[in-house]
Parts: sequence; structure tokens; C-alpha cells
Amino acid sequence: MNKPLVSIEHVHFKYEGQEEYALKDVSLQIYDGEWLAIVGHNGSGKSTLAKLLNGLQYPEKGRIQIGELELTEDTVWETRKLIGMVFQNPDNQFVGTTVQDDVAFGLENNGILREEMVERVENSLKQVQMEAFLQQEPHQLSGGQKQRVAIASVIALRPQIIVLDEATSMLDPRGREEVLNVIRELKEDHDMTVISITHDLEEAAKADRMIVLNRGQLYREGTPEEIFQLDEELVKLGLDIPFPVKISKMLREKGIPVSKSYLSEEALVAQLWTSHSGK
Ligand SMILES: Nc1ncnc2c1ncn2[C@@H]1O[C@H](COP(=O)(O)OP(=O)(O)OP(=O)(O)O)[C@@H](O)[C@H]1O
Repeated sequence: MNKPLVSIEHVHFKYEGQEEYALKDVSLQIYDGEWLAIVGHNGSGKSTLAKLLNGLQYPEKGRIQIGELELTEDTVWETRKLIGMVFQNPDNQFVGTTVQDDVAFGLENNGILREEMVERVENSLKQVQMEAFLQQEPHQLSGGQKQRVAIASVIALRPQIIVLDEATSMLDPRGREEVLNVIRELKEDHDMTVISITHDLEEAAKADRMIVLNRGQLYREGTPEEIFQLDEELVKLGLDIPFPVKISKMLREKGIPVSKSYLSEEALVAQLWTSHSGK
């Protein structure tokens, strides 16, 4: 994690006919191999940032650099090969009549030869643990399974970066867990760079780094531990602090030594066991 793979520099963006800027002077870097979570309340500009990264909109001022390329109307087809997008609604992302066809679709469009296509379809479905569902029809799948197929369709094209725009927000807890596990594996085992855009801080707690957006501006940047220290400030921004972080704060207020804000229930329970058994 050393060179920025994506560099967003002083980006301003306003939708046509609107007075307010949706993004105001936003600058941030995304490093090779990291998982960056971009969080913010409704209307903070998260989806607008995703649209800019995908070249669906262009900055009014400022620039976006992806790898060696500046993202412009001339380079957008090249930059889209580097960035794969997964969106919120699992039902809007299926184009094939079976799981296999769905993953193959993007490859066909990119002129990948049949033999390689078969291999890539199989491999990418394996990476999301959906290889047993090759012939299944989309409507037979759960939300989490559909999103995993959507991720397989993206990784089959071998992008360097995967952007998940609220990709777990329509899923039940089990589906969300499945998708988050897949994201972690893609990052850890396949060196993918992950950008997850979410209003769910529990999900963001799993990332390496977080960016908080507020009213189109970059409010804070830091590790999840650093961001959760903001505490009431996050609540004021309309964000809900994860349950284990709230509990560890309450314990500290009651004089029970919890050294930092624990980001997962498991870590908090482990700390409490350790201090309890040490007495
Ligand atoms: N197509 C559009 N036309 C006009 N204004 C828009 C459009 N899309 C978003 N906006 C405005 O731009 C600002 C940023 O919206 P954006 O959708 O990027 O926020 P968000 O953080 O993704 O919110 P949400 O979580 O509700 O999707 C908001 O003020 C919103 O009303």
C-alpha cells in the first residue's frame, strides 16, 4: 500500500440546474491494495463520487487520475477497464438468464475468446463461492447470492479496483455477511483495491481506511479506530455509531477499562474476558 492508484484532486461537481455543489473541493487518494470505505449521510455526495469514478459524470473543476490515465471523455473506456462497479439493487444487475451467462456476458462484449471465457467464468464464480450455481436462474438466488454473482461478473473482467456503491444495503444480515466476506477475500487473497460506499458504519469498520463526506465536502479521513473516536460528531452528521463502539464507550464511562473503541463484538468480548480473568 504505497502508490496512489486513484487520485481525486480538488474536484467540484454540480448537477445541471442545481445551485448547490454536490461535491466541493474533494481531494483524496486511494492506494493500491487497500479497502477504503467512503461514508456519509444521505445527500453527502457518495453516489456522485461513484459516478465520477465511473465516468458517468465529469468534474466541473479538478481532476481524477486512475493509474496512468487522467479520467476524461477520451479515456473513459480505458479507465472503465480498471474500475468495476457493483450497485445497490441485486435485481437490476442481471443480464443473463443463468449465472453462467451473466458472468460470460461482459467477457463476450470484451471479445474474450471462448476457452478463456469458460476459465474466467469458473474462476470468478469460485472466488465468490458461487461455482455450484452455474446453471441457476437469477430468480432462484438470494439477494446475497445475486450480489456475489454481480461481483463475479466484475472480477471476471479483471479490473484493479472494485467499487461497491451501497452494494449490501438491500441485503439481509446473512447476505451482507456473505458479500463482506467475499470483499475481504478479494482484497487479501487477490490484491484487489476495494472502495466501498456505504452509510453503514459497521460495514465501514471492516475497511483499512475511511473517508467521511458531509454536504459534498471531505469531513475527515482516517483509520476506522480514528474515525470512531469522533463519536458524537458522527451522530451529528447523521451517522450511526456501530454497536460495539457504543458499548465500549459506555463501559469506559462506567469506569470499566476498555482501552480503545472496539470495532467488532468479538474483539470487545475478547478484551472483556481478558480483563475479567486477570482479576
Ligand atoms: N441527478 C441529480 N440531479 C440533481 N441533483 C442530484 C442528483 N443526484 C444527486 N443530487 C444531489 O446531489 C447531492 C449529493 O447526492 P448523492 O446522491 O451523491 O448523495 P449520497 O451521499 O449518495 O446520498 P444517498 O445515500 O441518499 O444516495 C444531494 O444534494 C442530491 O440531492
